[in-house]
Amino acid sequence: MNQEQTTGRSFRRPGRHPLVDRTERTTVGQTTVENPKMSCRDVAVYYDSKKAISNITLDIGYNEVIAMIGPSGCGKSTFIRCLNRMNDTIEGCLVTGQIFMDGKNIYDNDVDVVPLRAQVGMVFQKPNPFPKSIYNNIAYGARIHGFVQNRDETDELVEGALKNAGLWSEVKDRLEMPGTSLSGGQQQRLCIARAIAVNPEVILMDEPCSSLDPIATAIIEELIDELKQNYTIAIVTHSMQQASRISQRTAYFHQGDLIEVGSTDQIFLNPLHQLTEDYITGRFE
Ligand SMILES: Nc1ncnc2c1ncn2[C@@H]1O[C@H](COP(=O)(O)OP(=O)(O)OP(=O)(O)O)[C@@H](O)[C@H]1O
Repeated sequence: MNQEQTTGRSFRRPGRHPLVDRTERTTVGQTTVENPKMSCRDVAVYYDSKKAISNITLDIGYNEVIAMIGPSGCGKSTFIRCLNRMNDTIEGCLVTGQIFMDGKNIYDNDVDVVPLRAQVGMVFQKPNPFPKSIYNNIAYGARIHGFVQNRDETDELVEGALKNAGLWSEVKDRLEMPGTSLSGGQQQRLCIARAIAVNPEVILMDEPCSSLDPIATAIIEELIDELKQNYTIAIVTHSMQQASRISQRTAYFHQGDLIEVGSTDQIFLNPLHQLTEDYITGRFE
């Protein structure tokens, strides 16, 4: 008797697990990790009365790159904006559930969002340097957060952040030029340097390469690979190739639900849920 006859379920291919039904929206895969940097429990977000994401339970491990993928409008950006309370800035937006960082709920009343947003930095889809010099793009936040007291300390911090973002050699002779005078890819690395300068532990990236050409994209991807040694990174991407190149874990979202989480290899080679398989095989975008 073969496996199909014993279980009464149909298998797609010999040796493959049966896929979870399309209609089942409970998250499948490994949502928890042994030593989480951040832990989300039953997170839901409403824009006025409209629920955008629901029941998201997911751990993000120390020094991992986790990719958020899924069709347009499925809630990827909404979810990562919960991780540093950026949604608080949107009128009518309500976040429910719990999000812990190192065991502390970042939605507790006693949490100050200003240092939180330095600890959990964010890089956006379009590079958005301040209308300031390259130097002051980096120095500004560090001064506000009190990380530097004098010019020597500031010089050192600016150089360190630009080196960590792989930009120093390209800009060291023009630090007083406007940040906006750089190319798109350089501007995005400047924004990454700006996030690094305020000593983050987690960096959120919302489609950071979507406005960049393939060469600038490859440079940012290499940078992300280096940054994961020191930071935890959650990245939203529309590119499955990018997710598979840079992330260790992948979370697949669909219509506001977290459908599946797993190692990136498993998600792309052996998904458990029918909806994940439909997406990665291009059945819908
Ligand atoms: N500021 C907002 N006000 C009202 N609704 C919003 C707002 N931001 C997002 N939404 C809605 O929430 C849902 C999820 O949107 P979100 O931008 O998080 O999805 P996404 O997966 O990141 O999409 P995309 O890949 O297109 O960027 C969508 O229905 C969207 O219209």
